[in-house]
Amino acid sequence: MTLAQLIGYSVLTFAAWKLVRRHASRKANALDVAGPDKQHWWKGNMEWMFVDGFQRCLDVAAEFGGAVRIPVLFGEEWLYVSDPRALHHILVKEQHTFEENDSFLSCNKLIFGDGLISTLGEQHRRQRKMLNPVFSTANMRELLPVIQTISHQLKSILVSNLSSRSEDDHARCRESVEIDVLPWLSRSSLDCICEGVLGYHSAALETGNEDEYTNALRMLGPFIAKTLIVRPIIPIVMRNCSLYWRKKMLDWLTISWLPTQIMRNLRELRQIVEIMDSASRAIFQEKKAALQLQLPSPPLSQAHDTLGGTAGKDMMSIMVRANASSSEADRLSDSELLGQMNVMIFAGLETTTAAVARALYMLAKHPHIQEQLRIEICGAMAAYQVPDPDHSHAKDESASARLSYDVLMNLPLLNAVVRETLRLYPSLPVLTRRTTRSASVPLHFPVRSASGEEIDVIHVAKNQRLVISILAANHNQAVWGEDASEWKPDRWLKSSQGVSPGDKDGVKYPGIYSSMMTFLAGNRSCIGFKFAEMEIKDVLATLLPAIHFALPSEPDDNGNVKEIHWKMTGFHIPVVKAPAGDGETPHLPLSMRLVRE
Ligand code: HEM
Repeated sequence: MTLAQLIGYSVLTFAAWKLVRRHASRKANALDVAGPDKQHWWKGNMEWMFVDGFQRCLDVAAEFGGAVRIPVLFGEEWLYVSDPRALHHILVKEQHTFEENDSFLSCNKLIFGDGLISTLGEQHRRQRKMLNPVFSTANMRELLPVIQTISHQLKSILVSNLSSRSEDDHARCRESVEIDVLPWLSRSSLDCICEGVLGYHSAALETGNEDEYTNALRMLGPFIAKTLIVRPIIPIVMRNCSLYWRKKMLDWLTISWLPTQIMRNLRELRQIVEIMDSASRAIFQEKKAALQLQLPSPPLSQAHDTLGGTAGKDMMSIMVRANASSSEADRLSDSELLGQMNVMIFAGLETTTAAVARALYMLAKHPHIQEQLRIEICGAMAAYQVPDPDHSHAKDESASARLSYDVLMNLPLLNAVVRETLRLYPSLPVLTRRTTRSASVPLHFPVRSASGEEIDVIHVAKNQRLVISILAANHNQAVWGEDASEWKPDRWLKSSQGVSPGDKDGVKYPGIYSSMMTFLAGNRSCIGFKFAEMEIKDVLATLLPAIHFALPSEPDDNGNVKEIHWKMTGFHIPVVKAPAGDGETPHLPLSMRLVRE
């Protein structure tokens, strides 16, 4: 036998042995809980549920309950969870037993460095301790004027788009114009997060364009999604190869003459990460230098000074200052602070864009509620409008029409519309976790075992994958009522009459935001939820008094009316259905006209 044959046989024997072991371990650790039949012999139900599977994700939970066995790739099974007690156990009580996956953490570390979404255990706890106060209500109050300036710019752009197409004022009020709002909402979110979180004046709305850095930030999410296929090998490489070999492998993988699409995507992602990294470093150095010079925080009115767009009131500046004055034991390293910058942008950009887009779409679909909301906002503007003495944030004629933080955050119908939209259409519908040891998951609502018995606890082996279904939890009829899947903002208005939505005889979800799971629960819940809520509310409060939104109704040149479909591909993305659209490209065409005085 030649050496080559010997190596070949050894490799085959090893692979066969691994397969047999894997099969035996899967059998021994099979999930004893009911679930849907397998849809494909090797893909299982992966595509069936998680590629544009909004309705399936709900149907499966409605049919099998709050814990369901889902067959996925190559015979693996995942536990799909939406039961309230199970989610409390997984996310709050036993969080260290149910952690983020290796591949998620390793990829995040490569892309973002040592930010919150790349760390575990004590390091993650230390980072949260430092960062939680940065997102306090007091800091949000300080930031609102920055967000308001951006919302006003967005409004001015949309209004001028409407005006430029009509001859006179009278016609302007009558005529509806169809505009794809998605690119504008995306730029507005980008500006909000760059200015509010980084103190970086991105000016994506102002210029209608993006510089290299902001373009990289916007493209990051889509390119991460396009390269998900290489994710499973990253932890193996990170564990087994030195930094030198990791770099070498990356150089080989992204070599310019490799022609496949996945290689092109990897090359693009590498470039995006390099641009993001060097720009973030420059911004970070500026903030540190400002701190060392002990520059006082000038008033917000002096925007866009040396400290960046928010005059040192941005989250990063606050973070750098808080870190410098904290004890040695709590202090974060420069690489940890830098990691947070990139993470915030990634975590806050597409999530908030999707939420604002969905809220506008729902209001377009429900003109009656849109009108009631407009009346509420205009009434508050008339009663509580805060003067903007120096008009420093003014970029349009109505820049002084601003509400204070407390008024904006407490408008009942605005609150109800935002909550109901975030509940029904969570920007991140499903997340995954993995067990670090064998464990039990208790249930509030019993389910059926694989053999049909009623069970209220499920045993899971070490390394079991779980899917946290935020979507199914937020639609659970046993908790939210029979109309759980209907968009009814007024369910939130009843809370003033002692009815708490999402609390059925004391059974509720552990979510940090009105007991819905949209921003998750526990130590890894969304740190930026107050920022997101403020931004969504401010955009709506600024646009609605000026612009009326409706669904497209005019046929195009081929006689087709645009019908919008929300595709669930990790995020919810609006696309235009065929034949009027391609069903793929993100678009949100809405018919708009100026509000009649
Ligand atoms: C509607 C908007 C948003 C939604 C629905 C949302 C939702 C979520 C969810 C579900 C998680 C948990 C992810 C996981 O465990 O894998 C999360 C984490 C996170 N979010 Fe948000 N988010 C939003 C906006 C924002 C904004 C505006 C920021 C920053 C300014 C932000 C920063 C973060 C960070 C840093 C984490 C990681 C927290 C940790 O691991 O400790 N998010 N978000």
